Amino acid sequence: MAAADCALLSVEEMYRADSLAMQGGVPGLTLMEAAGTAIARAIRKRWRPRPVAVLCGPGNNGGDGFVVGRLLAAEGWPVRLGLLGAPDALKGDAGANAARWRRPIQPLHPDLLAGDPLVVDALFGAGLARPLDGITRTLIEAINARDLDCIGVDVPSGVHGDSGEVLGVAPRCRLTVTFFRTKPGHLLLPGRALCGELIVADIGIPAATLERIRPATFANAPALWQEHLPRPARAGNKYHRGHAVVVGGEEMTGAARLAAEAARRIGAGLVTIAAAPAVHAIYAAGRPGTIVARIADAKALHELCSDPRRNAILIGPGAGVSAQTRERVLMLLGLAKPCVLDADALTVFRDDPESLFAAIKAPCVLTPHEGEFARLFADSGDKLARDKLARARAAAARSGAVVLLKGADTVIAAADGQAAINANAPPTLATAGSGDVLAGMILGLLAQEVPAFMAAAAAVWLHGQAASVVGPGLIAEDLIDAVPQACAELATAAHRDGHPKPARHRKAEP
Ligand SMILES: NC(=O)C1=CN([C@@H]2O[C@H](COP(=O)(O)OP(=O)(O)OC[C@H]3O[C@@H](n4cnc5c(N)ncnc54)[C@H](O)[C@@H]3O)[C@@H](O)[C@H]2O)[C@@H](O)CC1
Ligand SMILES: Nc1ncnc2c1ncn2[C@@H]1O[C@H](COP(=O)(O)OP(=O)(O)O)[C@@H](O)[C@H]1O
Ligand SMILES: [K+]
Repeated sequence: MAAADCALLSVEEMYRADSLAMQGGVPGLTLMEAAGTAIARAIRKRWRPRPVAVLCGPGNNGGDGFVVGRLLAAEGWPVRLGLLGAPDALKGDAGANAARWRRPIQPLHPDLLAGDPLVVDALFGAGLARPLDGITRTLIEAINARDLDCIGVDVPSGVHGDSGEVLGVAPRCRLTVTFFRTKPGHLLLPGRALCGELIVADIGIPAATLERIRPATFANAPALWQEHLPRPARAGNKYHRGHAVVVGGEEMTGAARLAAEAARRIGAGLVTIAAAPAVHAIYAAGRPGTIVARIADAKALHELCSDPRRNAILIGPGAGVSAQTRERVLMLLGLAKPCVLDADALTVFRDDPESLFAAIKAPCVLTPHEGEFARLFADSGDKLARDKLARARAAAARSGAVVLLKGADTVIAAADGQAAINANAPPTLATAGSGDVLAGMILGLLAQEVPAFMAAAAAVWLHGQAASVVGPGLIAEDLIDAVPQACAELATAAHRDGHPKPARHRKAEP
């Protein structure tokens, strides 16, 4: 699997892919036939013949619906078909497929759902332009209220392909069949939850069209970052694997300990917690493999982190919302080393985020949850309010950092426009300290010289994988212990997919 296989296409990019394929000689009618065929096949594989209601919209999504109806009816399935608008208003390929449908075309009406049929939702796909209302809304509300088996054509109608947001209303589908490549709206919430099972059907659009489109959005999968992951050199020593520093807080000492241990588990050669004298004993009583340095003041912290062997820094978990944290963040950013800023290190800039952004010169990963994001990027614009991908991208461009906007659909965005959407995180991750573990995992990868965007994306995926390894009952500490198995599964997956991890060695330390 290559990165192009996990590319996600925006609605606009998908239209480009369609038109490039057509310019390349694949007729639109052939694409539509392939789309309808893939949907009919997916339905036949999952359901026995039963009454079907195909709900068609006025565009090509509706055209796909006519193909599905024709193919299922030809095999003896009882198919009722309803259309929004007049049949003679259908244009192009949709019009051609309506003409091939020899049975009655009914106007959209709740009676189409009588007897609880299987529903094919071919109302709107990529062309969705405004919130659903009127009869389409009524029908979709009935599908949801009666929990009918519904199949989304391309997307559940009402879900925006770019953002996953629901315009008005959208059906809860059992299955969604999309074409050529996944769209961001299939992975972002609430869209993802409405898709049910997602199938990506090959409809004959050549993969080479992606070379022209150059998509910058990806599903967060190993193919995206695997080649950037480190592998311990056979004759390497611990300094070859980086030396990470976690700035320890004085109140919430658990956070830095979780982060430090996670950084070690993911392969950092050494990890030091910088601890104030008052709390040194607490840190020193933690796991013995973590180094604890006594740091009396800012000058001592500066000295510790200036050491060229110490090559990646995390500040924020348990740091405290204080002037001291703010000053330390700015001082550490001044060292121009790869940094992770989490939690309090973000909140302390709520009154003056520009001063933070101005200080970011080296690779830096900001890891806000929605609350912290709102504090730093409050003015990223109302129009982006519900579009998580666009918000994370705008924040990355504005700050110059990699922005990792957390949640069940974490988005990782880089200042150059690259972005990844993560979908492997189970909800058991919503537990205190799991964010600290994630910050430590990113830190550990930065210390091993993984580029910031790749480090953030890989850590998010491995964090989700580790949570799945643990299963129910997860607490943050368990995640750390599950990192080795998550990494081992990654290596197995790589081998299976024919991409053994290439060795990538850090240059030797002094
Ligand atoms: N272009 C192609 O080559 C292919 C397109 N395919 C299908 O074509 C779809 C895109 O087709 P279209 O671009 O025609 O778009 P749609 O079929 O999604 O919808 C466009 C039509 O719906 C109207 N509309 C949008 N929002 C509305 C609302 N809320 N209420 C009422 N009317 C509304 C628009 O004015 C327009 O008439 C894809 O989702 C996919 O299902 C597939 O057949 C594969 C090939
Ligand atoms: N419902 C959810 N499903 C999947 N992952 C989640 C969910 N809620 C939170 N997470 C993940 O759990 C972590 C929580 O981090 P954070 O909010 O910083 O909490 P804490 O500071 O307590 O560690 C993040 O990685 C986030 O993406
Ligand atoms: K649809």
